[in-house]
This record gives sequence, C-alpha cells and structure tokens, in this order.
Amino acid sequence: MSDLLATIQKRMARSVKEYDMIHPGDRVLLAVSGGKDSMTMARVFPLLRRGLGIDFEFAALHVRSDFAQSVDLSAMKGFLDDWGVPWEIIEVGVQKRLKPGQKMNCYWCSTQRRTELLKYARAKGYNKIALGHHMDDILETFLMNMMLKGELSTMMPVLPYEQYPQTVIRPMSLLSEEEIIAFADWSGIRKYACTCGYDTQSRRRDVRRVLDTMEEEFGRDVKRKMFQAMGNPVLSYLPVPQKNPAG
Ligand SMILES: Nc1ncnc2c1ncn2[C@@H]1O[C@H](COP(=O)(O)OP(=O)(O)OP(=O)(O)O)[C@@H](O)[C@H]1O
Repeated sequence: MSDLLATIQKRMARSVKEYDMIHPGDRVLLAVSGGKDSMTMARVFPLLRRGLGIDFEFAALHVRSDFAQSVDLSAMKGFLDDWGVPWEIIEVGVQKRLKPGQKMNCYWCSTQRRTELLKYARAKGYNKIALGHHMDDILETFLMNMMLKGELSTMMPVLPYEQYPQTVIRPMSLLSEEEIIAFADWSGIRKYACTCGYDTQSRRRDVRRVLDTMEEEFGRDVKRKMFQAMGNPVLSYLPVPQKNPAG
C-alpha cells in the first residue's frame, strides 16, 4: 500500500475513534459527489472497516441534479466498483424548486442535496451519513463563523439530526486538503474528478487565502494547531459575559 493511502487511512481511523463516529451494526451512507474529497473517503472505507475491526455496513450515494452534471459518471462507477464500494445514483430535479426571483447558490444547492441524502438514508435504513468535509473545510467554517457571525462554532465531526435517528459524520475531519490532493493526484482520482464550477462562495475563498497566508507566516503546523485549539477551549480564559453579573 502506498504511504499516502496509509496516512489517509490512519487519519480517518483516528477521526472515527476520537469522535466515536461508527459503532457495530451501523449502516453508513457515503455521500459521494465524484469530487476528490468524497472519492478519497469512499476509497478508504473498505480498508477502514477491516482496519477498525468494527462490523458495519456502507454504500455510496451520488445525487445527480439537473443543475450540476459535470461528473463523469462512468469513471466514478468504475472506481467505486474497483474499490468494492456498492453505489447508487439518484436523479433529482432541483431547479424547479427555486422560487421566482430566487438565484441558485452553493448554500441552497447543498441544502437540497442534504435533504435528498437524508430522505434516502431514512427510506433505506442508513443511520449515518458520511460527508467528505476535511480539516481545512472545518477551519474555514470556524473562521467564517467567527468573523461574520461573531460566534465560535463550526461543522461538527459528528452531528445527530434533532428530529431523525440519522447522524451526519465527517470521517475526514483530521485530514488536511493537502494530504487529500496528494492522494487524489497519485491515485488518478483527481484527473477525472470535477466540481460544479458554480462556486459562489467567495467568502470561503477569501478565508482560505487568509489561512494560506497564516501558514506562510507561521509555518505548516499552524492549521493543525488551530484545529486543536477548537477542541481545547479554556473557558476560564475566554471573555464570556457573565449571565448574572454581580451588582
Ligand atoms: N452530488 C452529490 N451527491 C452526494 N453527495 C454529495 C454531492 N455533492 C456533495 N456531496 C457531499 O457533500 C460534501 C461537501 O460537498 P461540497 O460540494 O462542499 O464538496 P467538496 O468540498 O468539493 O468535496 P468533494 O471533493 O467530495 O466534492 C462532499 O464531500 C460529499 O460528501
């Protein structure tokens, strides 16, 4: 096995253990866009199950919408078959759901997809939905929420739905995008993987640039340190206003 694949598997196994993501008997639905992140996740899942020694089931679902059809489906199916990942593709018309005057944007589109993933998981009895977000996505969201919403919050590695028995998991939480790109390049996934090309998330791009600059200034470890800091809040040294101030 290549060193790259071994590193990815190791970090995914650590995420699963550290955040207690997968339990015996779980049925995990891998949300696969055809992009480098979720394809890397799918590549590692069969190895992960063997390595962890946990008895769980998994299968991949690709939601094909009438709006973003840039993925090479036959290449995606070929990869998944080679890796021993069962898959299904569902077709969904999202454009007609836009209200008059409403414009397509990344947030809206991903909400539609999330709804479809949840609907499918509920119908087919999957209790976990695995998304391909990685450490950089989580850090970017953290900085965006801090700078634009004034709160300390981010995407959670494990997030149960409030009204349903399904839970979203992010098994790539401890992987950097750099590691995923290196693996996706080496394995040939990246050559074919494409994204929708409708990237309107300019704020996220700006934040990514800020993080890159920080990395240049403070060294390669800075992103991991910041990620670590999110899980290590020292509340007694944070200026949290008192609920019932004396006097
Ligand atoms: N069409 C889709 N069908 C199923 N799952 C999807 C689809 N698009 C996105 N997802 C899931 O949502 C996650 C986040 O989507 P996003 O569009 O932000 O992709 P990304 O960060 O570019 O990742 P990727 O490289 O996997 O496309 C993906 O990693 C994947 O798990």
